[in-house]
Amino acid sequence: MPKVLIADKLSTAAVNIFKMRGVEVDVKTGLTKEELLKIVDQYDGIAIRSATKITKDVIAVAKKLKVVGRAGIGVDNVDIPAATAAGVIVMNTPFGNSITTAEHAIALMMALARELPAANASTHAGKWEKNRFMGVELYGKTLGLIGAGNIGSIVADRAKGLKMHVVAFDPYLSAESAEEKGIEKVELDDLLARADFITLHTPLTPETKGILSAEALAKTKKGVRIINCARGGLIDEAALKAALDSGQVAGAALDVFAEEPAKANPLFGNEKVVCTPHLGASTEEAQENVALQVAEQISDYLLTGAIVNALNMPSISAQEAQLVKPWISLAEKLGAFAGQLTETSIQAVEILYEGSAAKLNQRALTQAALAGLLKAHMPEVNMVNAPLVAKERGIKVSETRRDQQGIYEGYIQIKVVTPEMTRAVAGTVFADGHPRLIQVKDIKLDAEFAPNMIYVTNEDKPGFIGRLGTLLGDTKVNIANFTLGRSAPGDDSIALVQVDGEVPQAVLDAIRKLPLVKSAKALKF
Ligand SMILES: NC(=O)c1ccc[n+]([C@@H]2O[C@H](COP(=O)([O-])OP(=O)(O)OC[C@H]3O[C@@H](n4cnc5c(N)ncnc54)[C@H](O)[C@@H]3O)[C@@H](O)[C@H]2O)c1
Ligand SMILES: O=C(O)[C@H](O)COP(=O)(O)O
Repeated sequence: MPKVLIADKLSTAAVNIFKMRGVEVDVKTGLTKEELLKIVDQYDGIAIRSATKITKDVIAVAKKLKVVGRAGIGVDNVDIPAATAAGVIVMNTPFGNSITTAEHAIALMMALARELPAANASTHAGKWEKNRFMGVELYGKTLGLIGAGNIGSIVADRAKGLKMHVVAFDPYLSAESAEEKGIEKVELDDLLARADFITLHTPLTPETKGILSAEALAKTKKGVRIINCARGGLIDEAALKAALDSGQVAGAALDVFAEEPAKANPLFGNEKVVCTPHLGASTEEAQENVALQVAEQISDYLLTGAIVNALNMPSISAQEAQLVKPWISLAEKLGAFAGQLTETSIQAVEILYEGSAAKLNQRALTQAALAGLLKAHMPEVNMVNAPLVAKERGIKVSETRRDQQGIYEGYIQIKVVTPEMTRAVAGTVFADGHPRLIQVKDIKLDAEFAPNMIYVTNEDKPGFIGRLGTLLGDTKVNIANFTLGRSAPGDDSIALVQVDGEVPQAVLDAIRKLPLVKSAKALKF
């Protein structure tokens, strides 16, 4: 039974889902890094929010870990490259808290416009300072969105309901989509110059870090009000403090901070600043949504192989996972076969998907094929990081789909191009769900994959099979299966021998010395 750790405060809905699905679950929130490092190796999955940091060193000791599920959107607390390198899938729940967060942004905008927190505190203090608080209307004002994705778009929709004019800076927002949403797409400088309110809704990336810098703040309309419900690092906090002090910025409402938990911050204590402790996603509805989703997603992956909302793997539905599983195994084994026969650098990999194989999730199959291929010489490669490793090594990967042409309902062929040669191997999945090797170079054969095999190329002349069988018998290597193939009588031929147990080097050397043998290699699957 897979075991999952819930490391941040999640709705109890998550525990119930895990239990119902047959996943063992521990809830241990508020762990220090040292505490997490001590226990993380027990778990196949971890469910988190924004508090727990899944760093490189956590991943390094989490030997069983297969999936990190973020009950929420931002994954900047997860080292995705490290997870990818370790074959750990990172998932989030990209829509579960968007409405809630957009509503928080609108709430902060209103609080800022009418100084609600200060007025509330003053009233509670019995001061009745009716003349102290003079707000501004939202009606007719320009709202500048930096980032118009899921949350930004909902904010825009609500702001239009308040009769605001919405402009957005988002390089990835198409003109058509902007028009559909009733948003005016603008450049950043234009937005800074025109917006009465600016609200941030981008992820924190190297491009967006400090997008509201001192320089950007200097370009804003005097008296602008700023709302940040996205990520702390988007605003240069020291520059914002200076802009508030100079009156360039009339107010800021912040739910997120450069350092969290924010116990001390240069903006704290400033009455023009409204703060909430990263509450954007904190409603009963959103927390129920994200907890349910993340628990379902983690359970699905651990129990069925289905992948939803992963940031480092293509999606595969549960139904698809069932169908694609034996083909993934085939693709990986074909890759492993070709990889073990390849002793030089690889220039290109061409993968052909024919018939029923062409209708399956091609990205997953290609990732499996690449993983098998590269793992032969780089054991750290896995299905998740294989495309990246191939890219880093300059291996050109191409895929072709073709309708059924041959005798097999479906098959996969992997061609590996090296500076010396091009080697093609192909296989299929039989009705019993077992992958079969059906072609090596141009030679047709029919062989199952086994944990230990000997691959021999030889001249097709009488006497070879007997000598090989005798040698293996004499050296106590038990033959489980023996498959032969040749391009034409008397031509090049190959023998694939399934054996029980590892093949000793001395036996391989002896095979290589047999008459008619051109090469011999031990293969492992
Ligand atoms: N405060 C909270 O509790 C809370 C809750 C949920 C989400 N968030 C955060 O809100 C942010 C937005 O979430 P979302 O679901 O809308 O994400 P999203 O991916 O749907 O949208 C992000 C948008 O930012 C745009 N973008 C990317 N780089 C940009 C750049 N350099 N300049 C301008 N725009 C750029 C993208 O094109 C995209 O449209 C994330 O950082 C997320 O972590 C915070
Ligand atoms: O990215 C998110 O989903 C938000 O920042 C919410 O974070 P939380 O789950 O820690 O409240």
